[in-house]
Amino acid sequence: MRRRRRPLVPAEADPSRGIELVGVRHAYGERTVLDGIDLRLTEHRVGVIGSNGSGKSTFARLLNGLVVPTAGRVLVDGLDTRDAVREVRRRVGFVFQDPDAQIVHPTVAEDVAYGLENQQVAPAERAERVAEILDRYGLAGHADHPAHLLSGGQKQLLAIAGVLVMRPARVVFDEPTTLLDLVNARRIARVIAELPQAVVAVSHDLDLLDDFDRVLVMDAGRVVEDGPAEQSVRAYRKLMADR
Ligand SMILES: Nc1ncnc2c1ncn2[C@@H]1O[C@H](COP(=O)(O)OP(=O)(O)OP(=O)(O)O)[C@@H](O)[C@H]1O
Repeated sequence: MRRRRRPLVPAEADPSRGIELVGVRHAYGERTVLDGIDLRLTEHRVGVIGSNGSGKSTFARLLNGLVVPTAGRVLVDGLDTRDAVREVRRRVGFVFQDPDAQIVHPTVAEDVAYGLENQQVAPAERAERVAEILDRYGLAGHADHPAHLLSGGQKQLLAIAGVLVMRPARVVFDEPTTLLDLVNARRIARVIAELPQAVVAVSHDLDLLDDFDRVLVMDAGRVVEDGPAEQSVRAYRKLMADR
């Protein structure tokens, strides 16, 4: 009898499942940096805090398949990041801490258009979507300028625009305000607060996470607190004070 193969992608993804991490462990070589992670993320805004090296970036990267777990599974709307990475990346945008890591094209407009070209969006629609998003983030007047000449705050907005133009249902931010001054950090915080998309944000900037629905505290590769922002920030401060 022929054995049925497990389908690579379920016939239909189920957004109500959110992002699930099931028995996740991750190691770089011999070194385990995340272990025992079992979570389901369905809230609109989830924050992740923790000390340097506790595994936050690795955790964030698991959520859109930039990193595939050494053991266990990460499922986005039921899609396994191991099997369905293209589909997962369409659903989960990722904004890096350093926008220079994300900005690859000479001009602002070309940079934002890049993802849409990859998705083979027709030129007329592409132009419309790029113009609309540049306008939304105050970058319309810079469309033909070299991206590398933008200020740090504008570069972060450009990186966010480049992700949002692809209309992902969820966006992961890895320390989106770390490199910014206070004014720009607040501006990015407002942008994140107003997003209709589900957000997961890793941050050392506790103000950014103030009104998040759920905040995870990571320590030595494990989630040691998981609750409303106020409770988790209190637990994190205590953890750090005891060191
Ligand atoms: N590509 C890699 N190869 C080897 N080790 C890595 C790699 N990326 C991260 N690590 C190590 O894994 C551990 C967790 O790193 P990670 O960047 O996930 O932590 P983090 O909590 O985001 O830290 P930070 O707050 O300093 O950004 C660290 O000890 C780090 O040195």
